[in-house]
Amino acid sequence: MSRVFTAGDVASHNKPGDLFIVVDGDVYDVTKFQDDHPGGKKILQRVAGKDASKQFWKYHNDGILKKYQSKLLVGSLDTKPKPEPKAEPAPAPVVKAPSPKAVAAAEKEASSSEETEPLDAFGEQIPFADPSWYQNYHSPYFNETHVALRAEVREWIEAEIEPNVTEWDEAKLVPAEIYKEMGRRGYLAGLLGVDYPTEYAPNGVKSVTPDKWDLFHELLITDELSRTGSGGFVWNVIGGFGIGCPPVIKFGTKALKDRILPGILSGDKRICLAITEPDAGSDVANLTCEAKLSEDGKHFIVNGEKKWITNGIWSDYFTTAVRTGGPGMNGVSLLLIERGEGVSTRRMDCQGVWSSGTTYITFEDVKVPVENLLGKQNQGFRVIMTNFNHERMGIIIQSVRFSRVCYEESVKYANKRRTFGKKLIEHPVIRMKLAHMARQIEASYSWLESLIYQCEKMGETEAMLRLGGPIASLKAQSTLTFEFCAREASQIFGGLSYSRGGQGGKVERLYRDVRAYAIPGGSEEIMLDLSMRQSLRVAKAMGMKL
Ligand code: HEM
Repeated sequence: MSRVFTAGDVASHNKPGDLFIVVDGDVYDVTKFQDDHPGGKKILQRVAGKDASKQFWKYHNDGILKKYQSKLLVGSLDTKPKPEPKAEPAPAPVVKAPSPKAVAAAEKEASSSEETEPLDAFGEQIPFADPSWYQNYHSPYFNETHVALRAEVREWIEAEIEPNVTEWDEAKLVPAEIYKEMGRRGYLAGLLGVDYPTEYAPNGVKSVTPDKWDLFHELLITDELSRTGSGGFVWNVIGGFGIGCPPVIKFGTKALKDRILPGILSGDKRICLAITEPDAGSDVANLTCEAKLSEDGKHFIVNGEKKWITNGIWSDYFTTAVRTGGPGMNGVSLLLIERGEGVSTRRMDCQGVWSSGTTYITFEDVKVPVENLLGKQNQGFRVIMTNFNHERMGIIIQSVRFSRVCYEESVKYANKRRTFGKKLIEHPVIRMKLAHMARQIEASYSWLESLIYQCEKMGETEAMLRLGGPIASLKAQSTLTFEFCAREASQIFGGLSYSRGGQGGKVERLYRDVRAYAIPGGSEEIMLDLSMRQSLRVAKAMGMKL
Protein backbone atom coordinates (compact mmCIF):
# COMPACT_ATOMS: atom_id res chain seq x y z
CA MET A 1 0.00 0.00 0.00
CA SER A 2 1.32 3.48 -0.81
CA ARG A 3 2.28 5.49 2.30
CA VAL A 4 3.19 9.14 2.89
CA PHE A 5 6.58 9.71 4.56
CA THR A 6 8.34 12.74 5.99
CA ALA A 7 12.06 13.19 5.20
CA GLY A 8 12.66 12.31 8.87
CA ASP A 9 10.78 8.99 8.52
CA VAL A 10 12.93 8.04 5.55
CA ALA A 11 16.13 9.08 7.34
CA SER A 12 15.43 6.50 10.06
CA HIS A 13 15.68 3.69 7.46
CA ASN A 14 19.41 4.19 6.97
CA LYS A 15 21.01 0.88 7.75
CA PRO A 16 21.93 -2.09 5.53
CA GLY A 17 19.22 -4.13 7.27
CA ASP A 18 16.58 -1.44 6.75
CA LEU A 19 17.40 0.71 3.72
CA PHE A 20 15.13 3.27 2.09
CA ILE A 21 16.06 5.82 -0.57
CA VAL A 22 14.16 8.65 -2.27
CA VAL A 23 14.08 9.21 -6.03
CA ASP A 24 12.03 12.14 -7.38
CA GLY A 25 9.88 12.34 -4.25
CA ASP A 26 9.10 8.62 -4.23
CA VAL A 27 10.32 6.31 -1.47
CA TYR A 28 11.90 2.92 -2.33
CA ASP A 29 12.65 0.10 0.10
CA VAL A 30 15.83 -1.40 -1.36
CA THR A 31 16.74 -3.52 1.67
CA LYS A 32 16.20 -6.84 -0.09
CA PHE A 33 17.26 -5.51 -3.49
CA GLN A 34 20.77 -4.50 -2.33
CA ASP A 35 22.40 -7.85 -3.02
CA ASP A 36 20.92 -7.98 -6.51
CA HIS A 37 21.73 -4.38 -7.43
CA PRO A 38 23.98 -4.54 -10.54
CA GLY A 39 25.77 -1.37 -9.35
CA GLY A 40 26.60 -2.99 -5.99
CA LYS A 41 25.21 -2.69 -2.45
CA LYS A 42 27.75 -0.29 -0.99
CA ILE A 43 26.70 2.44 -3.38
CA LEU A 44 23.12 2.11 -2.12
CA GLN A 45 24.22 2.03 1.50
CA ARG A 46 26.03 5.34 1.00
CA VAL A 47 22.71 7.06 0.22
CA ALA A 48 20.63 5.11 2.77
CA GLY A 49 17.78 7.21 4.20
CA LYS A 50 18.53 10.06 1.78
CA ASP A 51 17.30 11.68 -1.39
CA ALA A 52 19.38 9.88 -4.07
CA SER A 53 17.68 11.39 -7.14
CA LYS A 54 20.82 13.05 -8.49
CA GLN A 55 22.94 9.91 -8.15
CA PHE A 56 20.16 7.74 -9.55
CA TRP A 57 19.73 9.71 -12.77
CA LYS A 58 23.46 9.77 -13.31
CA TYR A 59 23.52 5.99 -13.75
CA HIS A 60 20.12 4.90 -15.05
CA ASN A 61 17.48 5.46 -17.70
CA ASP A 62 13.84 6.04 -16.76
CA GLY A 63 12.88 2.50 -17.82
CA ILE A 64 14.49 1.19 -14.59
CA LEU A 65 11.96 2.86 -12.33
CA LYS A 66 9.02 1.62 -14.38
CA LYS A 67 10.38 -1.90 -14.18
CA TYR A 68 11.17 -2.00 -10.46
CA GLN A 69 8.43 0.26 -9.11
CA SER A 70 5.97 -2.53 -8.42
CA LYS A 71 8.56 -4.39 -6.30
CA LEU A 72 10.32 -1.57 -4.47
CA LEU A 73 8.09 1.50 -4.22
CA VAL A 74 6.60 1.90 -0.74
CA GLY A 75 5.21 5.44 -0.87
CA SER A 76 6.10 9.06 -1.45
CA LEU A 77 7.33 12.09 0.49
CA ASP A 78 4.76 14.47 1.96
CA THR A 79 6.50 17.25 0.03
CA LYS A 80 5.99 15.61 -3.39
CA PRO A 81 3.63 17.76 -5.46
CA LYS A 82 0.29 16.07 -6.14
CA PRO A 83 -0.43 15.28 -9.80
CA GLU A 84 -2.95 17.62 -11.43
CA PRO A 85 -6.39 15.95 -11.44
CA LYS A 86 -7.52 15.07 -14.96
CA ALA A 87 -10.33 17.32 -16.17
CA GLU A 88 -13.56 15.34 -16.58
CA PRO A 89 -14.77 15.56 -20.17
CA ALA A 90 -17.86 17.80 -20.39
CA PRO A 91 -21.06 15.86 -21.20
CA ALA A 92 -21.95 16.08 -24.87
CA PRO A 93 -24.60 18.79 -25.35
CA VAL A 94 -27.94 17.67 -26.74
CA VAL A 95 -28.28 19.40 -30.11
CA LYS A 96 -30.73 19.32 -32.96
CA ALA A 97 -29.49 17.77 -36.21
CA PRO A 98 -27.91 20.59 -38.30
CA SER A 99 -29.15 21.49 -41.75
CA PRO A 100 -27.13 20.16 -44.76
CA LYS A 101 -25.97 23.73 -45.45
CA ALA A 102 -24.60 24.10 -41.91
CA VAL A 103 -22.84 20.70 -42.22
CA ALA A 104 -21.16 21.79 -45.47
CA ALA A 105 -20.02 25.07 -43.90
CA ALA A 106 -18.67 23.30 -40.82
CA GLU A 107 -16.80 20.76 -42.96
CA LYS A 108 -15.23 23.55 -44.96
CA GLU A 109 -14.19 25.35 -41.80
CA ALA A 110 -12.81 22.11 -40.31
CA SER A 111 -10.76 21.30 -43.38
CA SER A 112 -9.38 24.80 -43.66
CA SER A 113 -8.42 24.82 -39.96
CA GLU A 114 -6.76 21.41 -40.46
CA GLU A 115 -4.57 23.01 -43.06
CA THR A 116 -3.60 26.01 -40.96
CA GLU A 117 -3.37 24.74 -37.37
CA PRO A 118 -0.42 22.58 -36.27
CA LEU A 119 -1.26 19.55 -34.13
CA ASP A 120 -0.64 19.75 -30.38
CA ALA A 121 2.85 19.03 -29.10
CA PHE A 122 3.40 15.41 -28.02
CA GLY A 123 6.34 13.70 -26.33
CA GLU A 124 9.48 15.15 -24.84
CA GLN A 125 10.08 17.92 -27.40
CA ILE A 126 13.74 17.12 -27.95
CA PRO A 127 14.40 18.56 -31.41
CA PHE A 128 14.58 15.82 -34.10
CA ALA A 129 14.00 13.02 -31.57
CA ASP A 130 10.42 12.75 -32.85
CA PRO A 131 8.96 13.71 -36.24
CA SER A 132 8.31 17.43 -36.54
CA TRP A 133 4.52 17.00 -36.45
CA TYR A 134 4.97 15.83 -32.81
CA GLN A 135 6.49 19.22 -32.11
CA ASN A 136 3.89 21.72 -33.16
CA TYR A 137 4.91 21.85 -36.82
CA HIS A 138 2.33 22.00 -39.59
CA SER A 139 1.70 18.79 -41.52
CA PRO A 140 -0.39 18.07 -44.58
CA TYR A 141 -0.44 14.34 -43.76
CA PHE A 142 -1.59 13.86 -40.19
CA ASN A 143 -4.90 14.65 -38.47
CA GLU A 144 -6.73 14.01 -35.19
CA THR A 145 -7.19 10.28 -35.95
CA HIS A 146 -3.41 9.88 -36.13
CA VAL A 147 -3.03 11.87 -32.93
CA ALA A 148 -5.48 9.56 -31.14
CA LEU A 149 -3.78 6.39 -32.40
CA ARG A 150 -0.35 7.71 -31.47
CA ALA A 151 -1.45 8.26 -27.86
CA GLU A 152 -3.10 4.83 -27.73
CA VAL A 153 -0.03 2.96 -29.00
CA ARG A 154 2.46 4.95 -26.97
CA GLU A 155 0.59 4.35 -23.72
CA TRP A 156 0.67 0.59 -24.30
CA ILE A 157 4.32 0.55 -25.33
CA GLU A 158 5.47 2.61 -22.37
CA ALA A 159 3.51 0.59 -19.83
CA GLU A 160 3.81 -2.99 -21.12
CA ILE A 161 6.63 -3.24 -23.63
CA GLU A 162 9.48 -0.82 -23.04
CA PRO A 163 10.37 -2.02 -19.50
CA ASN A 164 10.65 -5.64 -20.69
CA VAL A 165 12.18 -5.37 -24.13
CA THR A 166 15.79 -5.97 -23.03
CA GLU A 167 14.83 -9.10 -21.11
CA TRP A 168 12.89 -10.43 -24.10
CA ASP A 169 15.75 -9.76 -26.46
CA GLU A 170 18.22 -11.59 -24.21
CA ALA A 171 15.75 -14.48 -23.86
CA LYS A 172 15.24 -14.43 -27.68
CA LEU A 173 11.51 -14.59 -27.10
CA VAL A 174 8.57 -12.19 -26.74
CA PRO A 175 5.67 -13.64 -24.70
CA ALA A 176 2.95 -15.02 -26.98
CA GLU A 177 0.46 -12.87 -25.07
CA ILE A 178 1.98 -9.70 -26.55
CA TYR A 179 1.39 -10.93 -30.09
CA LYS A 180 -2.20 -11.80 -29.18
CA GLU A 181 -2.62 -8.30 -27.79
CA MET A 182 -1.50 -6.92 -31.18
CA GLY A 183 -4.44 -8.85 -32.63
CA ARG A 184 -6.92 -7.89 -29.90
CA ARG A 185 -6.08 -4.22 -30.36
CA GLY A 186 -6.76 -4.54 -34.09
CA TYR A 187 -3.22 -3.46 -35.01
CA LEU A 188 -2.38 -6.56 -37.06
CA ALA A 189 -5.35 -6.00 -39.36
CA GLY A 190 -4.23 -2.40 -39.86
CA LEU A 191 -0.77 -3.32 -41.12
CA LEU A 192 -1.62 -4.95 -44.43
CA GLY A 193 -1.33 -2.02 -46.82
CA VAL A 194 -5.03 -2.31 -47.72
CA ASP A 195 -8.30 -0.75 -46.49
CA TYR A 196 -9.02 -1.88 -42.93
CA PRO A 197 -10.46 -5.44 -43.40
CA THR A 198 -13.52 -5.24 -41.15
CA GLU A 199 -14.89 -8.51 -42.53
CA TYR A 200 -12.01 -10.39 -40.88
CA ALA A 201 -11.30 -8.08 -37.93
CA PRO A 202 -14.70 -6.73 -36.87
CA ASN A 203 -13.53 -5.14 -33.61
CA GLY A 204 -11.29 -2.61 -35.37
CA VAL A 205 -8.88 -0.28 -33.55
CA LYS A 206 -10.15 1.62 -30.49
CA SER A 207 -9.22 5.15 -31.50
CA VAL A 208 -9.72 5.11 -35.31
CA THR A 209 -12.82 4.04 -37.22
CA PRO A 210 -12.08 1.67 -40.15
CA ASP A 211 -13.31 4.16 -42.79
CA LYS A 212 -10.64 6.65 -41.68
CA TRP A 213 -7.77 4.13 -41.75
CA ASP A 214 -4.90 5.02 -44.09
CA LEU A 215 -1.23 4.25 -44.68
CA PHE A 216 -0.17 6.97 -42.24
CA HIS A 217 -1.87 4.98 -39.44
CA GLU A 218 0.28 2.03 -40.50
CA LEU A 219 3.36 4.21 -40.42
CA LEU A 220 2.45 5.35 -36.95
CA ILE A 221 2.02 1.90 -35.43
CA THR A 222 5.35 0.70 -36.81
CA ASP A 223 7.07 3.94 -35.83
CA GLU A 224 5.81 3.86 -32.25
CA LEU A 225 6.64 0.15 -31.86
CA SER A 226 10.16 0.97 -33.03
CA ARG A 227 10.68 3.50 -30.23
CA THR A 228 11.50 0.47 -28.09
CA GLY A 229 14.86 0.39 -29.89
CA SER A 230 14.65 -3.34 -30.53
CA GLY A 231 14.54 -4.74 -34.03
CA GLY A 232 13.96 -8.14 -32.47
CA PHE A 233 10.79 -6.98 -30.74
CA VAL A 234 9.41 -5.16 -33.80
CA TRP A 235 10.12 -8.09 -36.08
CA ASN A 236 8.62 -10.46 -33.57
CA VAL A 237 5.26 -8.69 -33.57
CA ILE A 238 5.03 -7.46 -37.16
CA GLY A 239 8.00 -8.90 -39.07
CA GLY A 240 6.64 -12.18 -40.41
CA PHE A 241 3.05 -11.03 -40.38
CA GLY A 242 3.61 -7.72 -42.18
CA ILE A 243 5.18 -9.44 -45.18
CA GLY A 244 3.54 -12.87 -45.02
CA CYS A 245 -0.09 -11.83 -44.70
CA PRO A 246 -0.56 -9.14 -47.42
CA PRO A 247 -0.25 -11.68 -50.28
CA VAL A 248 -2.98 -13.78 -48.63
CA ILE A 249 -5.42 -10.90 -48.32
CA LYS A 250 -4.64 -9.57 -51.80
CA PHE A 251 -4.28 -12.79 -53.78
CA GLY A 252 -5.84 -15.64 -51.74
CA THR A 253 -9.15 -17.24 -52.72
CA LYS A 254 -12.19 -16.19 -50.69
CA ALA A 255 -12.51 -19.68 -49.22
CA LEU A 256 -8.88 -19.62 -48.05
CA LYS A 257 -9.23 -16.15 -46.57
CA ASP A 258 -12.48 -16.99 -44.78
CA ARG A 259 -10.80 -20.03 -43.27
CA ILE A 260 -7.51 -18.59 -42.05
CA LEU A 261 -7.65 -14.78 -41.80
CA PRO A 262 -9.84 -14.44 -38.67
CA GLY A 263 -7.37 -16.59 -36.69
CA ILE A 264 -4.35 -14.72 -38.05
CA LEU A 265 -5.70 -11.21 -37.54
CA SER A 266 -6.84 -11.96 -34.00
CA GLY A 267 -3.26 -12.95 -33.14
CA ASP A 268 -4.11 -16.60 -32.42
CA LYS A 269 -2.23 -17.96 -35.42
CA ARG A 270 1.04 -16.77 -36.90
CA ILE A 271 2.20 -16.37 -40.46
CA CYS A 272 5.53 -15.60 -42.11
CA LEU A 273 7.01 -15.05 -45.55
CA ALA A 274 9.36 -17.72 -46.86
CA ILE A 275 11.23 -16.54 -49.95
CA THR A 276 14.97 -16.48 -49.27
CA GLU A 277 16.91 -19.74 -49.68
CA PRO A 278 20.43 -20.80 -48.73
CA ASP A 279 21.41 -19.93 -52.31
CA ALA A 280 18.90 -17.24 -53.40
CA GLY A 281 18.31 -13.97 -51.60
CA SER A 282 17.90 -10.70 -53.46
CA ASP A 283 18.21 -12.88 -56.58
CA VAL A 284 14.63 -14.19 -56.21
CA ALA A 285 14.25 -15.38 -59.82
CA ASN A 286 16.77 -18.16 -59.12
CA LEU A 287 15.02 -19.86 -56.25
CA THR A 288 14.87 -23.66 -56.29
CA CYS A 289 12.32 -24.81 -53.69
CA GLU A 290 10.05 -26.84 -55.96
CA ALA A 291 6.31 -27.51 -55.94
CA LYS A 292 5.18 -30.31 -58.28
CA LEU A 293 1.56 -30.84 -59.11
CA SER A 294 0.31 -34.30 -58.03
CA GLU A 295 -1.01 -36.66 -60.68
CA ASP A 296 -4.62 -36.03 -59.71
CA GLY A 297 -3.97 -32.25 -59.93
CA LYS A 298 -5.28 -31.66 -56.40
CA HIS A 299 -2.04 -30.96 -54.56
CA PHE A 300 1.40 -29.53 -54.90
CA ILE A 301 4.22 -31.59 -53.39
CA VAL A 302 6.81 -29.19 -51.99
CA ASN A 303 10.49 -29.93 -51.44
CA GLY A 304 13.23 -27.44 -50.59
CA GLU A 305 14.83 -25.19 -47.98
CA LYS A 306 14.26 -21.63 -46.83
CA LYS A 307 16.72 -19.62 -44.77
CA TRP A 308 16.65 -16.45 -42.59
CA ILE A 309 12.85 -16.62 -42.28
CA THR A 310 11.58 -14.19 -39.65
CA ASN A 311 9.13 -15.72 -37.12
CA GLY A 312 9.35 -19.13 -38.85
CA ILE A 313 9.77 -21.13 -35.62
CA TRP A 314 6.44 -19.87 -34.28
CA SER A 315 4.48 -19.83 -37.54
CA ASP A 316 1.41 -21.84 -38.42
CA TYR A 317 1.41 -20.60 -42.03
CA PHE A 318 4.22 -19.98 -44.50
CA THR A 319 3.64 -17.75 -47.53
CA THR A 320 6.22 -19.49 -49.68
CA ALA A 321 7.85 -18.77 -53.03
CA VAL A 322 8.16 -22.04 -54.95
CA ARG A 323 9.23 -23.12 -58.41
CA THR A 324 6.23 -24.54 -60.27
CA GLY A 325 7.57 -23.98 -63.78
CA GLY A 326 10.79 -23.55 -65.76
CA PRO A 327 13.84 -21.48 -64.84
CA GLY A 328 13.70 -17.72 -64.17
CA MET A 329 10.99 -15.49 -62.86
CA ASN A 330 8.20 -16.96 -64.97
CA GLY A 331 8.37 -20.32 -63.22
CA VAL A 332 7.76 -18.97 -59.71
CA SER A 333 4.48 -19.20 -57.75
CA LEU A 334 3.43 -18.19 -54.26
CA LEU A 335 1.88 -20.90 -52.12
CA LEU A 336 0.43 -20.84 -48.62
CA ILE A 337 1.93 -23.83 -46.79
CA GLU A 338 0.39 -24.89 -43.50
CA ARG A 339 2.49 -26.37 -40.70
CA GLY A 340 2.13 -30.14 -40.73
CA GLU A 341 3.84 -33.28 -41.94
CA GLY A 342 7.11 -32.61 -43.74
CA VAL A 343 7.56 -29.03 -42.41
CA SER A 344 10.52 -28.60 -40.01
CA THR A 345 11.78 -25.36 -38.51
CA ARG A 346 14.87 -24.61 -36.47
CA ARG A 347 16.08 -21.38 -34.91
CA MET A 348 19.17 -19.73 -36.41
CA ASP A 349 21.71 -17.86 -34.30
CA CYS A 350 22.21 -14.41 -35.76
CA GLN A 351 24.10 -11.21 -35.04
CA GLY A 352 21.00 -9.13 -34.28
CA VAL A 353 17.19 -9.01 -33.93
CA TRP A 354 17.48 -11.80 -31.36
CA SER A 355 13.83 -12.01 -30.33
CA SER A 356 12.56 -12.16 -33.91
CA GLY A 357 12.98 -15.92 -34.34
CA THR A 358 15.14 -16.14 -37.47
CA THR A 359 14.52 -19.62 -38.87
CA TYR A 360 15.81 -22.32 -41.20
CA ILE A 361 12.94 -24.27 -42.78
CA THR A 362 12.90 -27.56 -44.61
CA PHE A 363 9.96 -28.80 -46.66
CA GLU A 364 10.06 -32.53 -47.36
CA ASP A 365 7.28 -33.91 -49.55
CA VAL A 366 4.79 -31.46 -48.08
CA LYS A 367 1.31 -31.89 -49.53
CA VAL A 368 -0.37 -28.54 -50.18
CA PRO A 369 -3.91 -28.20 -51.67
CA VAL A 370 -3.97 -26.31 -54.98
CA GLU A 371 -6.54 -23.97 -53.39
CA ASN A 372 -3.64 -22.54 -51.37
CA LEU A 373 -2.08 -20.93 -54.45
CA LEU A 374 -1.80 -17.15 -54.02
CA GLY A 375 -2.39 -15.51 -57.39
CA LYS A 376 -1.89 -17.41 -60.62
CA GLN A 377 0.46 -20.34 -61.18
CA ASN A 378 3.88 -19.22 -62.46
CA GLN A 379 2.94 -15.56 -61.91
CA GLY A 380 4.18 -15.37 -58.35
CA PHE A 381 6.95 -12.96 -59.27
CA ARG A 382 4.45 -10.14 -59.67
CA VAL A 383 2.95 -10.91 -56.25
CA ILE A 384 6.42 -10.90 -54.72
CA MET A 385 7.30 -7.59 -56.38
CA THR A 386 4.10 -5.93 -55.11
CA ASN A 387 4.93 -7.18 -51.67
CA PHE A 388 8.47 -5.83 -51.75
CA ASN A 389 7.34 -2.20 -51.74
CA HIS A 390 5.29 -2.77 -48.59
CA GLU A 391 8.11 -4.71 -46.96
CA ARG A 392 10.66 -2.04 -47.80
CA MET A 393 8.45 0.71 -46.45
CA GLY A 394 8.30 -1.19 -43.15
CA ILE A 395 12.09 -1.47 -43.09
CA ILE A 396 12.41 2.24 -43.85
CA ILE A 397 10.02 3.29 -41.07
CA GLN A 398 11.89 1.14 -38.55
CA SER A 399 15.34 2.26 -39.69
CA VAL A 400 14.43 5.93 -39.47
CA ARG A 401 12.96 5.51 -35.99
CA PHE A 402 15.92 3.44 -34.81
CA SER A 403 18.15 6.25 -36.06
CA ARG A 404 16.07 8.64 -33.97
CA VAL A 405 16.40 6.37 -30.94
CA CYS A 406 20.21 6.40 -31.32
CA TYR A 407 20.08 10.16 -31.66
CA GLU A 408 17.63 10.66 -28.75
CA GLU A 409 19.61 8.44 -26.39
CA SER A 410 22.76 10.35 -27.36
CA VAL A 411 21.20 13.77 -26.75
CA LYS A 412 19.94 12.71 -23.32
CA TYR A 413 23.25 11.16 -22.34
CA ALA A 414 25.29 14.07 -23.70
CA ASN A 415 23.26 16.38 -21.47
CA LYS A 416 24.13 14.53 -18.29
CA ARG A 417 27.59 13.02 -18.81
CA ARG A 418 30.50 15.34 -17.95
CA THR A 419 34.05 15.02 -19.27
CA PHE A 420 36.96 17.45 -18.91
CA GLY A 421 34.83 19.73 -16.72
CA LYS A 422 32.00 20.09 -19.25
CA LYS A 423 28.88 18.26 -20.25
CA LEU A 424 29.38 16.25 -23.46
CA ILE A 425 26.86 18.47 -25.23
CA GLU A 426 29.14 21.45 -24.60
CA HIS A 427 31.88 19.86 -26.71
CA PRO A 428 31.52 20.99 -30.37
CA VAL A 429 32.70 17.59 -31.64
CA ILE A 430 29.70 15.93 -29.97
CA ARG A 431 27.25 18.52 -31.30
CA MET A 432 28.68 17.93 -34.77
CA LYS A 433 27.92 14.22 -34.47
CA LEU A 434 24.35 14.97 -33.38
CA ALA A 435 23.87 17.46 -36.21
CA HIS A 436 24.98 14.92 -38.83
CA MET A 437 22.58 12.38 -37.35
CA ALA A 438 19.65 14.81 -37.28
CA ARG A 439 20.03 16.07 -40.86
CA GLN A 440 19.98 12.54 -42.26
CA ILE A 441 17.06 11.48 -40.08
CA GLU A 442 14.90 14.44 -41.09
CA ALA A 443 15.72 14.11 -44.79
CA SER A 444 14.84 10.42 -44.74
CA TYR A 445 11.60 10.94 -42.84
CA SER A 446 10.41 13.69 -45.16
CA TRP A 447 10.98 11.49 -48.20
CA LEU A 448 9.19 8.66 -46.37
CA GLU A 449 6.12 10.83 -45.72
CA SER A 450 6.07 11.91 -49.34
CA LEU A 451 6.29 8.32 -50.65
CA ILE A 452 3.60 7.10 -48.27
CA TYR A 453 1.37 9.86 -49.60
CA GLN A 454 2.09 8.72 -53.16
CA CYS A 455 1.29 5.10 -52.23
CA GLU A 456 -1.97 6.31 -50.70
CA LYS A 457 -2.95 8.21 -53.85
CA MET A 458 -1.74 5.84 -56.60
CA GLY A 459 -3.39 2.49 -57.26
CA GLU A 460 -1.38 -0.61 -56.44
CA THR A 461 -0.16 -1.27 -59.98
CA GLU A 462 0.89 2.32 -60.61
CA ALA A 463 2.63 2.43 -57.23
CA MET A 464 4.43 -0.84 -57.97
CA LEU A 465 5.76 0.52 -61.26
CA ARG A 466 6.46 4.12 -60.43
CA LEU A 467 7.48 3.94 -56.78
CA GLY A 468 9.65 0.81 -56.88
CA GLY A 469 12.72 2.91 -57.75
CA PRO A 470 12.31 5.68 -55.17
CA ILE A 471 11.33 3.20 -52.42
CA ALA A 472 14.43 1.12 -53.15
CA SER A 473 16.55 4.26 -52.97
CA LEU A 474 14.98 5.35 -49.70
CA LYS A 475 15.50 1.87 -48.28
CA ALA A 476 19.24 2.27 -48.86
CA GLN A 477 19.18 5.87 -47.60
CA SER A 478 17.42 4.90 -44.37
CA THR A 479 19.61 1.91 -43.54
CA LEU A 480 22.76 3.94 -44.24
CA THR A 481 21.38 6.61 -41.92
CA PHE A 482 20.67 3.95 -39.30
CA GLU A 483 24.19 2.55 -39.56
CA PHE A 484 25.67 6.05 -39.29
CA CYS A 485 23.53 6.95 -36.27
CA ALA A 486 24.25 3.66 -34.47
CA ARG A 487 27.97 4.22 -34.96
CA GLU A 488 27.95 7.84 -33.84
CA ALA A 489 25.73 7.10 -30.84
CA SER A 490 28.07 4.32 -29.88
CA GLN A 491 31.04 6.70 -29.99
CA ILE A 492 29.16 9.17 -27.78
CA PHE A 493 28.26 6.48 -25.22
CA GLY A 494 31.75 4.97 -25.28
CA GLY A 495 32.13 1.87 -23.10
CA LEU A 496 28.47 2.01 -22.04
CA SER A 497 27.39 0.96 -25.52
CA TYR A 498 30.02 -1.75 -25.72
CA SER A 499 28.59 -3.67 -22.77
CA ARG A 500 25.03 -4.96 -22.97
CA GLY A 501 22.14 -3.50 -20.94
CA GLY A 502 22.16 -0.35 -18.81
CA GLN A 503 22.26 3.19 -20.11
CA GLY A 504 23.87 2.37 -23.45
CA GLY A 505 21.79 -0.80 -23.84
CA LYS A 506 19.53 0.43 -26.64
CA VAL A 507 22.48 1.70 -28.67
CA GLU A 508 24.44 -1.53 -28.20
CA ARG A 509 21.42 -3.58 -29.31
CA LEU A 510 20.64 -1.40 -32.30
CA TYR A 511 24.26 -1.50 -33.40
CA ARG A 512 23.89 -5.28 -33.62
CA ASP A 513 20.55 -4.95 -35.42
CA VAL A 514 21.86 -2.72 -38.25
CA ARG A 515 22.74 -5.51 -40.67
CA ALA A 516 19.27 -7.04 -40.29
CA TYR A 517 18.02 -3.87 -42.01
CA ALA A 518 20.81 -3.19 -44.48
CA ILE A 519 20.72 -6.69 -46.02
CA PRO A 520 17.19 -8.23 -46.10
CA GLY A 521 14.41 -6.87 -48.31
CA GLY A 522 17.12 -6.06 -50.89
CA SER A 523 20.69 -5.18 -49.91
CA GLU A 524 21.85 -1.56 -50.14
CA GLU A 525 23.86 -2.32 -53.27
CA ILE A 526 20.95 -3.99 -55.04
CA MET A 527 18.55 -1.25 -53.92
CA LEU A 528 20.65 1.60 -55.22
CA ASP A 529 21.23 -0.05 -58.55
CA LEU A 530 17.55 -0.98 -58.85
CA SER A 531 16.50 2.55 -57.98
CA MET A 532 18.28 3.96 -61.02
CA ARG A 533 17.39 1.19 -63.46
CA GLN A 534 13.73 1.20 -62.45
CA SER A 535 13.33 4.97 -62.31
CA LEU A 536 14.96 5.45 -65.72
CA ARG A 537 12.86 2.68 -67.26
CA VAL A 538 9.63 4.22 -65.94
CA ALA A 539 10.67 7.71 -66.97
CA LYS A 540 11.50 6.47 -70.48
CA ALA A 541 8.07 4.87 -70.78
CA MET A 542 6.50 8.13 -69.65
CA GLY A 543 8.28 10.25 -72.23
CA MET A 544 11.57 11.28 -70.62
CA LYS A 545 13.66 13.46 -72.96
CA LEU A 546 17.40 13.01 -72.65
C1 HEM B 1 15.25 2.22 -6.98
C2 HEM B 1 16.56 2.12 -6.88
C3 HEM B 1 17.48 1.50 -7.88
C4 HEM B 1 17.25 0.52 -8.80
C5 HEM B 1 15.96 -0.23 -9.05
C6 HEM B 1 18.49 0.31 -9.53
C7 HEM B 1 18.65 -0.60 -10.54
C8 HEM B 1 19.80 -0.75 -11.29
C9 HEM B 1 19.92 -1.60 -12.45
C10 HEM B 1 18.84 -2.49 -13.04
C11 HEM B 1 21.19 -1.47 -12.91
C12 HEM B 1 21.79 -2.18 -14.15
C13 HEM B 1 22.04 -1.22 -15.25
C14 HEM B 1 20.79 -0.70 -15.90
O1 HEM B 1 19.96 -1.53 -16.33
O2 HEM B 1 20.66 0.54 -15.98
C15 HEM B 1 21.86 -0.53 -12.05
C16 HEM B 1 23.16 -0.14 -12.20
C17 HEM B 1 23.78 0.80 -11.41
N1 HEM B 1 23.23 1.52 -10.39
FE1 HEM B 1 21.36 1.31 -9.69
N2 HEM B 1 19.44 1.16 -9.03
C18 HEM B 1 18.86 1.91 -8.03
C19 HEM B 1 19.45 2.90 -7.30
C20 HEM B 1 20.74 3.33 -7.46
C21 HEM B 1 21.34 4.43 -6.76
C22 HEM B 1 20.63 5.29 -5.73
C23 HEM B 1 22.63 4.52 -7.19
C24 HEM B 1 23.69 5.49 -6.80
C25 HEM B 1 23.75 6.06 -5.63
C26 HEM B 1 22.84 3.49 -8.18
C27 HEM B 1 23.99 3.27 -8.88
C28 HEM B 1 24.16 2.36 -9.89
C29 HEM B 1 25.40 2.17 -10.62
C30 HEM B 1 26.73 2.90 -10.39
C31 HEM B 1 25.16 1.20 -11.56
C32 HEM B 1 26.15 0.64 -12.58
C33 HEM B 1 26.06 1.50 -13.84
C34 HEM B 1 26.92 1.02 -14.97
O3 HEM B 1 27.07 -0.20 -15.17
O4 HEM B 1 27.44 1.88 -15.68
N3 HEM B 1 21.67 2.80 -8.33
N4 HEM B 1 20.99 -0.10 -11.09
